[in-house]
Amino acid sequence: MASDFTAEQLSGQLTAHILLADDEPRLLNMLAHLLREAGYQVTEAQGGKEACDLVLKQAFDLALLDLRMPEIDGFDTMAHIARVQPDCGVVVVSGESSFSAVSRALRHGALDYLRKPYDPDELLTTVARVLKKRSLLRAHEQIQQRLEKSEALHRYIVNNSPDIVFMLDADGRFCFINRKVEGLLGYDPSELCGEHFRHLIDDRDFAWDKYSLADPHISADNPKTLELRLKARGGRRATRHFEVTAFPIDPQSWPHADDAQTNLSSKSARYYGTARDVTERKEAAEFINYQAYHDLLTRLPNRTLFQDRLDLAITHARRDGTRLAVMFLDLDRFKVINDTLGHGMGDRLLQAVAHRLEQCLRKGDTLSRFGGDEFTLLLPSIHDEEDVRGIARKLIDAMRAPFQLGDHEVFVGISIGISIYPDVGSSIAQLIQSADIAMYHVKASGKDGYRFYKADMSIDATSRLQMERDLRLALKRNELKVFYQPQVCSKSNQIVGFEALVRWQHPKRGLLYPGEFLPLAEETRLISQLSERVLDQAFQDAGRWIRGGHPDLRLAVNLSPVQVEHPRFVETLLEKVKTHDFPTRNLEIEITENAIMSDLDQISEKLRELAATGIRIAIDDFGTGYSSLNYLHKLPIHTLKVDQSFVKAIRSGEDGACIVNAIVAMAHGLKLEIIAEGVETGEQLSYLRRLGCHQVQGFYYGPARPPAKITRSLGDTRTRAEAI
Ligand SMILES: Nc1nc2c(ncn2[C@@H]2O[C@@H]3COP(=O)(O)O[C@H]4[C@@H](O)[C@H](n5cnc6c(=O)[nH]c(N)nc65)O[C@@H]4COP(=O)(O)O[C@H]3[C@H]2O)c(=O)[nH]1
Repeated sequence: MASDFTAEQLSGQLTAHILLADDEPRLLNMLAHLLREAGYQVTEAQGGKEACDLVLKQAFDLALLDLRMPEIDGFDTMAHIARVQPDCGVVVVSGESSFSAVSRALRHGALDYLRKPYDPDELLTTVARVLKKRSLLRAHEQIQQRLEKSEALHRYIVNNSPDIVFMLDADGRFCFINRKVEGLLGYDPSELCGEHFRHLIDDRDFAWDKYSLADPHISADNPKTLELRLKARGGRRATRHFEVTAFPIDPQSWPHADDAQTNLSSKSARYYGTARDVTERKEAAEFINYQAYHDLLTRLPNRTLFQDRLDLAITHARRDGTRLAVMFLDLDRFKVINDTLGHGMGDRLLQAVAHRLEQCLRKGDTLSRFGGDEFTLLLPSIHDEEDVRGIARKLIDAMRAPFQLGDHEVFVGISIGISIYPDVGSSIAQLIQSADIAMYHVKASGKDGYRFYKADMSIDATSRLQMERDLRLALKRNELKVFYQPQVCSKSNQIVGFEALVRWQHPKRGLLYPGEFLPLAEETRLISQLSERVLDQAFQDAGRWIRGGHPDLRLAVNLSPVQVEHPRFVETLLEKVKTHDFPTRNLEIEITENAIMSDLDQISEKLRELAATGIRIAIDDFGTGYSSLNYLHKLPIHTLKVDQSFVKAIRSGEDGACIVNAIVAMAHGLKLEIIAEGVETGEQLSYLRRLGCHQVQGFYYGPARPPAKITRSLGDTRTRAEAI
């Protein structure tokens, strides 16, 4: 800065322009001469008045004033100069030597006072000294101004930086931090000065020491950059992510390090750094990453993340010699709910299911949404199958209670297939596929249960596809047959009706039972076509028998939940009844408890409509589903069908028998008819008879047979059960 001023300017003597004011022309001339001789530029004023006029027109560095002048005296002239040219210094040259005059002159701003008659040398020395002092003062002021400007500029740049800018001392304490920290994190810079940088770091990233700046390789050219979460003040804002760059300050470029004049805080600065807010970028990246590995609807890991975790779990299990389980879970009847209540409800159901399943799991288990209504579950480090069984049961139980979706109360079951590492294999694909196959076996055997994969479970994905193709062909080629199983009154041994049961006469695999193809038909929506065929056939066959001399013969048909929940279920069924001119009073439809409970209000409405036409309604597999007995009062039910598992228990033990007792007692109490299914032995028959359950169905009286056989036996006009 000093180099901006010339030696001349600093000395300020030779080029200086001096104003002389005195009312004595002789003294004025002498003084002017003296100063001109010394090299100064001089302007003379004959008195105060002229001097005042001159300072209005020209700039002077110094004025030498007499005090006693007519019109305007030296004091007033001094005051005028101070107003008009504050930079012009004043020296008084006066014959007045009283103390009061001198002190008054100095108080009014005179830089010096020379008494007349003056010594020429003394005058010249005084003028030179005063001019030099003024010149130095002016230079200092200019430097000060420039410094202030420069400081303001740097302060502006630092405080308006989009980043937090800071300086740390050797211990990592803030000695400077810009205002940006207020906008981004809510701290006033002054409250952070003296605080350790760690004070700002989120607990999760609390390893500043690990990122110590002591590394000798860090410098301004090679700064250290880390991503850290910084805490906002008082937790009023969320933690934000920052890219923090810092490096040690080079003492060469920061001379204040040893400067005692510098204020204490910046003096101790050893590190310089910036913190750039990268929250938005980070969150966007995290979201993209999250999306790649999660299902956004349920927030569960997706297939990719599941496979990754399984891969890792297999590696651990292999190394530690432990076992792990993979479960494949598929919701029963999800598609029906999704189709009838809409996708919005379907989505809500999936979220609720995911939530309930998660409640059953431990930390370390991975539940993922594999797609649609399929979930997979990884259970690492299991001891034995019993562990896994326990969890499977827990999951199944968790689904038992209804899900409230708006005004609808719906029920879903869950089918679980399980594979164990290393028993079924050691690859991700093998484990998932085996669990999937086991799950299909659960579905095929009536849903809502679990099974472990066994090597003889042959169905694989390709055969499932094949099966679907075959089923479509079967419908075209009329390969679906209806067989009839008699329902007998054990008191009279009379056949009271037949239950229509579908069979598939497969061209290669022979006669297939419903358990082998109905689940697939339900999932592929082929169930509607299949049911139409069965109904057409059954109405034809049974209609013939009824018209052929058995007017009271009852036809029981099974209806899938998919059919019942269809919005046009009632119309479709009644249209079919009409087309075949089938007497409604001879028709009994069998539906399961679970189908009813899926949407109690809607289903009861539909059943009421059907019951009003004379159609009878039976609850199939009674006692195995959601046994909320409340619904029995609400629905127009005619018959309860005791599930065969309870009938079987009559032989094997007490518990099942107790349930049969209870169901029969309840049916009597509610004045409902009751039929026991799966009666195979005389012992079961007698037991049921004793209980007062007289209608039975089962192998004891014969399995389901093709219609020709039934026609033949009915043709005998005898309808006694022994004949079938
Ligand atoms: N162990 C044993 N089993 C006996 C005995 N008596 C009868 N069964 C079998 O028990 C099942 C009774 O039918 P369900 O409980 O309605 O259970 C039926 C029913 O829910 C369903 N189903 C059958 N046909 C149709 C149909 O046309 N439409 C629909 N939606 N479902 C059907 O498939 C299920 C299985 O049918 P099926 O395999 O024909 O099996 C039939 C029948 O063959 C016995 O004494 N012992």
